Amino acid sequence: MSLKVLPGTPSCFVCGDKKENSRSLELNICWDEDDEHTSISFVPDGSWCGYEGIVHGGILAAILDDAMAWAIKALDDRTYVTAKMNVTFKRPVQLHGHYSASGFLDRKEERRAYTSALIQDEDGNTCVEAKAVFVLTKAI
Ligand SMILES: CCCCCCCCCC(=O)SCCNC(=O)CCNC(=O)[C@H](O)C(C)(C)COP(=O)(O)OP(=O)(O)OC[C@H]1O[C@@H](n2cnc3c(N)ncnc32)[C@H](O)[C@@H]1OP(=O)(O)O
Repeated sequence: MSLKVLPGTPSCFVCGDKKENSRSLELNICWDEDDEHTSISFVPDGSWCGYEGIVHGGILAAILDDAMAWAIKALDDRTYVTAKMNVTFKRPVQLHGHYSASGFLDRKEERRAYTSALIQDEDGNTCVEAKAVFVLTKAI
């Protein structure tokens, strides 16, 4: 497995830099060059929770959104935005656990990029799954 750390976007809530965005989670986005998917490792702290001890679903959706956006970006440098996203929460993601998110570009049709992503715990159990459609912007 050959993992490359992608540069991140300084202003991003997920992959940014606290100097540019004080609320950024500052997660590293890695790219698996052999299997062509993103990989984001994280250990949630208390500021990520909704119910006590359980990570907020909106935070998990943001991580999955980034995992998929970067899976597109690694293969196509143009700008795609999330147009539709479906998230299934299968198991709670726990405070202080060790998790990994993976994002995949499944296919492209015209301006649309179809993607998928998941979050797994350290035993390989799938906690969250997502599917999304990104659309190539006309110009931003
Ligand atoms: C990677 C580096 C940075 C990473 C950090 C950021 C990652 C985070 C990513 C995001 O969260 S982006 C922010 C959230 N998303 C947005 O703000 C998007 C808001 N929506 C829009 O800007 C427009 O609605 C959109 C660009 C998606 C579509 O408007 P357009 O007028 O450009 O497209 P149009 O309506 O002409 O449709 C273009 C194609 O997209 C398809 N499409 C549009 N909306 C869709 C939709 N909701 N679901 C499925 N397909 C859709 C549409 O059918 C069509 O398909 P075809 O080209 O095959 O004809």
